[in-house]
Amino acid sequence: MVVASPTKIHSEEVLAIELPTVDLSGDRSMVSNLIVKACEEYGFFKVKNHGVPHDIIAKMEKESLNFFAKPFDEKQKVELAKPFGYGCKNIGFNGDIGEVEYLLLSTNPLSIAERSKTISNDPAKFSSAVGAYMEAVRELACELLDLMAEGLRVPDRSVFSRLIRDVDSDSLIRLNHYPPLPLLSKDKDSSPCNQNKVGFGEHSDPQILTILRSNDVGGLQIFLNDGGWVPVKPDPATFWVNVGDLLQAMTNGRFVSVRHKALTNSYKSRMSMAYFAGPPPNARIPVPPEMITPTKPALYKPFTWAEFKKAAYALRLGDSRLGLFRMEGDEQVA
Ligand SMILES: C=C1C[C@]23C[C@@]1(O)CC[C@H]2[C@@]12CC[C@H](O)[C@@](C)(C(=O)O1)[C@H]2[C@@H]3C(=O)O
Ligand SMILES: O=C(O)CCC(=O)C(=O)O
Ligand SMILES: [Fe+2]
Repeated sequence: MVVASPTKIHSEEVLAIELPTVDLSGDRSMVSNLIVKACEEYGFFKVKNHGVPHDIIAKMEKESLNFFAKPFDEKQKVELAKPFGYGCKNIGFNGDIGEVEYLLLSTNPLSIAERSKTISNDPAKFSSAVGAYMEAVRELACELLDLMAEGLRVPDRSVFSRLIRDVDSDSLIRLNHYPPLPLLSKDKDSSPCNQNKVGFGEHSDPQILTILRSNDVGGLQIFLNDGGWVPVKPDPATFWVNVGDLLQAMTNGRFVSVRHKALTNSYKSRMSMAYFAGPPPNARIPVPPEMITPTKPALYKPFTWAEFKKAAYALRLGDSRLGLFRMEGDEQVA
C-alpha cells in the first residue's frame, strides 16, 4: 500500500544567511558550476542579468496590480480556482488556507485568452502581457536547465529543458497578492497577535523549476535543512529560482527541492509572480544515466508527471510527495 510520508512542519527559528546570487553574464562554465552548487546546497538561488526585458516584467506587474485592485465581487466573476482561476485564501483542494488571493493560469495561449475575458477590462492587453512574460521566463528557465545539465556533466544538455519546451508542457503562471494585515491587538508590542501571518504556507513546488519574482516587499522565506528559515531579501530586478520536486527526482536526489513559505506584513501589499515549469502530463520523468552510480543507486521509481501531479493534488500543501515514489526498501522520507 502506498501511504503519504509524515509531514514535518519546521520550527520558526529564523537565520540571517547570504543566499547565492548567480550573474548570468559571467563565464559560462563558472556560472554552471555555481548553479549546481546552489541547487545542491539550497535548492534556491537568485539570478541577475537574466535577459528578461524590463518592459515585459513591468507590463505583467501592471496587469496583475490592476486585477487585484478590483472590488472583490468583480474578482469573483473569474471562475474559481479548480485549480485554474481566481482563489482567495483557499489553496488547493484539501483545506489549506493562507492570507493570499491569487490567479492561477495554465500557460496554454488559448486558455489564457479565454480566462482574460473575465480577468481584465482589456482582455487582449492582459493576454498579450501574460503571453510575452510566459515566453520570456520560459526561455530563462530553459537556459538555466541547460546550464544545470552542463554543470552536472550530463552530455545530453537539453535533457531537462526539452520537457518544458514541449508544446504539451504543463506549465503554470501564478499571480499572488498578499494584502497588508494590520496588527489587531491593543498591546502591539507584547501580544502574540503582533506577528506576521502566513500568506502561503510551507511547501515545495512539485514541478521542475520555479522562476519567482516579487515587488519590493519582503515575505518569502526558505528552509535550510541544517537550521531554520532564511528570509529572502526582496529584489525586483532579479528572479529567484526554486528547484522543484521533479528536478530533485531527475538528479537522483543531488539537487534538493526547496521548502519555502510567504508571510504577510502589516504595512504594504506584496505581489509575487511565479512561473512553474512543468513537463507534458504523459512524460516519463527522465533520470540521466550519469546521475546513477554504484554508490548512488536510483532513489525513485519511474513515474510520469500525471502520476506525480495526481499524488500532489491528493495531499496537503506542506506534505512531502517524493517519499511516495522512493524505491521499495528505502527508508528515507523524501
Ligand atoms: C494544496 C495544494 C495546492 C497545490 C496543489 C496541492 O495539493 C499541493 C501542491 C500545491 C502547489 C504548490 C506550488 C504551486 O503554487 C501550485 C500551483 C502547484 O503546482 O503545487 C500549488 C497547488 C495549487 O495551489 O493548486
Ligand atoms: O509569494 C511567494 O513569494 C511564494 C509563492 C509560492 O511559493 C507559490 O506560489 O508556490
Ligand atoms: Fe511555491
